[in-house]
Amino acid sequence: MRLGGRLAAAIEVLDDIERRHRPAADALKDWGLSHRFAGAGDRAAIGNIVYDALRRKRSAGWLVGDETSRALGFGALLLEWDQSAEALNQTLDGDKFAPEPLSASELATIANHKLNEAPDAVRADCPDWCAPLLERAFGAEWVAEGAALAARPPLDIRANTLKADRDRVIAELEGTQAAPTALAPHGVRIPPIDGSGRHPNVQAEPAFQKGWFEIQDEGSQLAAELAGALPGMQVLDYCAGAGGKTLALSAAMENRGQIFAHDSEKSRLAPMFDRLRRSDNRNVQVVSKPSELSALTGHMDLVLIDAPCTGSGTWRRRPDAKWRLTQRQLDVRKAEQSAILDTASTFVKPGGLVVYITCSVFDEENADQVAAFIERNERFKTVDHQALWSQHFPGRSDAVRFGEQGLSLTPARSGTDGFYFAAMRRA
Ligand SMILES: C[S@@+](CC[C@H](N)C(=O)[O-])C[C@H]1O[C@@H](n2cnc3c(N)ncnc32)[C@H](O)[C@@H]1O
Repeated sequence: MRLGGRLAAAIEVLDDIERRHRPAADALKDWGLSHRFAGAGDRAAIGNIVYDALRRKRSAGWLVGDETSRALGFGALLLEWDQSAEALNQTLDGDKFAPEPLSASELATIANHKLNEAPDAVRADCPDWCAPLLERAFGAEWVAEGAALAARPPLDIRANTLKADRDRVIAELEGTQAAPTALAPHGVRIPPIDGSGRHPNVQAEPAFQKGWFEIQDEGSQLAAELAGALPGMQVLDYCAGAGGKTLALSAAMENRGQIFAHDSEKSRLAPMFDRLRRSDNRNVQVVSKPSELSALTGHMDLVLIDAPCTGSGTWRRRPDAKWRLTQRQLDVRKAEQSAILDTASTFVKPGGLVVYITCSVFDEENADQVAAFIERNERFKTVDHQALWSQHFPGRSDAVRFGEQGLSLTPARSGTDGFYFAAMRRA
C-alpha cells in the first residue's frame, strides 16, 4: 500500500473508534482481520497514523480546522511525519486509494494556523476538563508536560538480573538501537520510532523466551528500585496485576525472602505464572483470596501499592484512554485508592514501609491521597524523598520533581512515563 491507502485506512479506523467507542488496539486488529492483503509494514504505518492522531487529537484538529477523522489523520501526518501540506497533496496525487487531497480552504487554514499560537489545552493536547488538573500538578510547565505526554514513547526493557545483565541483553538486541536507560540501573531503551517504522518484536527474541528481560517502562523500573526491596524481606505486592513490579522486586531480592502477590481481580494475576517461570523468580507466592492475606497482618517489611488509577501518566502509550477519561472515573479511582491505602497498610509491621505508586500525574490521585492517608493514620510518616532519590541516583535531581509527600516522574522531566511514588514508614 502507498501512503494514500494507509492514510485512508487510518481514517476508517479512527472513524470506527469514534463511532463505536472502541479501544484503538481492538479497532486496528479488526481492520487487519478484514483486510488480510495488508502486510506487516502497512499495518505498522496505519497503526502509527492512528496513534499519532489520538495522541495529538487537539493539535491535529486545530491545525486542519476540523475534528473529523479525516482532519485528524491529515493533521497527524503533518505534525508527526515531517510532511508539508503541499508535499502531502503531491504524494497523494494519482493514488486511487487515497482520500481526497487537502482542499484549497484546508490548505489556507493550515497555512494560517501556527501551533505556538494555539490555545494552551490544544498545545497540551488534553481534554479541556483535564487542563486545570495538569496546571495544578505542573504549574507554569503544564503545557510542556501535556505535550510530552502526547509524544511517541520509547520501548523500555528491564534486564532480569536473575538470568542475565544489561550488557548481555543489549548485545542480544544488536541492530535495534538498544542502549542503557539514563537512570534505571538494569534498563535498556529502544528510542521512539520515526514515521512509518515500528519497534522490533522483542518478545520473539530467544533472549526473551529465556527470561533474560521483561518489557517495562523505565519509570516503572525506577519506582520498583526506589521501593528498596532487599534479599530476605517479607513483601506484599497488594495490587500486583500481571506482575511487572513483582518481578522487578523479586530480582532485587535475589530470590531470597518472600513476596506475596495479590490482586482483587484473579484474572489479572493469570499471566504472572508464565512470567515467573520464564524469569526464574522463585520467591513469589500468588495470593488471590483476600482471606489468605489475614495471616500477614502487621508482618510485612514492605507493602507495595501500585494503585488502580486513571493512567494519565501513560497517555503516550494509551492515547485513546485520554479522551475516554471522565471526572466520574477519576472520582471512582480516588475512592478506590484511599480504601486500598487503608486496607493494605494494615499488613505493614512496625518500622516497615508502605509504598504508594500510581501511573497518574494528577495530584488528586497522588499527593492528596498520601496527605489524607497520613492524616487518617498518624502512625505513618513519609520518608525523606530527596535523600532516598539521591541515595539511588546521586546528582540526578534534575530528572525528578519533589512534592511535599513524594516524588514524580514525567516524560518531559524524566524521559519516562508519568509515575508518582511515595514511601511512608510505620512508627
Ligand atoms: C496499576 S495496576 C497494577 C500493575 C502491576 N502492579 C504491574 O506492575 O504490572 C492496578 C491493579 O490494582 C488492582 N486492584 C484494583 N482494586 C484493587 C483492590 N481493592 N485490591 C487489590 N487490587 C486492586 C487492579 O485489578 C489492577 O490489576
